[in-house]
Amino acid sequence: MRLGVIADDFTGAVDIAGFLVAGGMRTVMCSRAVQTGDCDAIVMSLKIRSIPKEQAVEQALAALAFLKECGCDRFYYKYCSTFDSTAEGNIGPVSDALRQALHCSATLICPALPVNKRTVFHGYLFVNDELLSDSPMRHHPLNPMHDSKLARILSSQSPAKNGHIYHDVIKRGSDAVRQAIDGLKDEGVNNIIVDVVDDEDLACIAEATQDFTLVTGGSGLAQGITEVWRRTEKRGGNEAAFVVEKRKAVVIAGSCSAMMQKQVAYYKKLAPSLSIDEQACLDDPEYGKNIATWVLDHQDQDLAPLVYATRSPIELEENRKKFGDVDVSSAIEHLFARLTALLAEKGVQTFIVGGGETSGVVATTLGVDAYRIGAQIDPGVSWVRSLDGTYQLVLKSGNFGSEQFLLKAQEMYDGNT
Ligand SMILES: Nc1ncnc2c1ncn2[C@@H]1O[C@H](COP(=O)(O)OP(=O)(O)OP(=O)(O)O)[C@@H](O)[C@H]1O
Ligand SMILES: O=C(O)[C@@H](O)C(=O)CO
Repeated sequence: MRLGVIADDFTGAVDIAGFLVAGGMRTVMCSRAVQTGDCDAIVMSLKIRSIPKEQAVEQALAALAFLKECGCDRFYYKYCSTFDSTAEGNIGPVSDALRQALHCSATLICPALPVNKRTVFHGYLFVNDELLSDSPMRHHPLNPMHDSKLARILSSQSPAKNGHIYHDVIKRGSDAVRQAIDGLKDEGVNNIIVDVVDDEDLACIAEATQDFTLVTGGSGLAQGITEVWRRTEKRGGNEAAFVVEKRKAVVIAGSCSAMMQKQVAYYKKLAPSLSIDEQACLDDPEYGKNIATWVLDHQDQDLAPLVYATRSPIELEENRKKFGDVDVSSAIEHLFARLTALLAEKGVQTFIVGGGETSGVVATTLGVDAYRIGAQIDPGVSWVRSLDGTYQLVLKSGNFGSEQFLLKAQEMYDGNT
């Protein structure tokens, strides 16, 4: 088997690539068609989570064509473990398009990632001990999640037929799951939504769906898939592909997620930090340059300087009132793109980034389009390095990692674990 993954954002791509590597698969991650060489899995990192659905479908199909050319024969559409999407969102349409292109009547819908406390029960998605729609995800600036029932979210996005396999069946093992899948396929179900409360459930589901050409989900299922793969291919583990070096560095926090807020608050006590000014992002053409100068002036410290746009829900609400319809999020993304370009010009080679969209902006600006996967910092976040070795990056999903994450990442320089 050669696995081809289509990830809907950069941090999601890093997330799943880290689990594939930890599971023993030699994995290359890329954001355009490149020579991947010999490997067991290719992760194509796109930026299609929050763009118009026609464009998302087109890019996903192009990625599928590339992965097929590379000899992949199983496919995995990776989206967010918190199912980030809106009623006009892309998870349904992209799943449908991939399913149709691969001539599959049905696929799995499996966002769960139990190690990071994303679980599914009776078709409802939970984050920690709360329903998704009660969790801080309800305040997300781009994809506020107001519903937790996966079938309902999918129905608002696509006409595909949804069905469930609940936890009582999963608990009975892979034969029972296989039987349930056959039943749902006979009923014409296209999206099989699976309950998952722990890693054992993922292993059971992966076992039962070995013959699925297409699966979809968060990165959790990758753990199950690699477990089955190691057994069938009789393969062992894998070493991290490189050692992270201490170089000129910056931390860029563009996420307002609950965990990012804690990480920023913790890190601010340890390292120089600068909060960006939204108004200046909108109307000061020199702003990027000024911030770049500040970052370069703070390279003499042990820890990298932090530039952050991270705000609490109350501050975001105040901003909404203050700026009305003006697209502040895009202005911030433009600022981070400019800052990245200026810093790279001045020899900054280590970028530690928080937020999926923000990571996409940084990686695209640096022109990095193929990566090796290094050591895992926390579940779902690994160090990555451009194939040519120039840039060392952390592309962190907003909500991932422990409170000390930004420090912990830098404590791993020179092979320390
Ligand atoms: N102070 C702010 N005001 C308005 N928008 C902001 C502010 N800070 C960040 N944003 C925007 O919010 C969006 C955050 O998206 P991003 O994907 O980077 O983080 P995230 O959604 O928390 O991460 P993930 O998708 O990995 O969970 C970006 O477009 C960013 O520019
Ligand atoms: O699945 C997740 O939660 C993350 O990998 C993600 O998608 C980051 O944007």
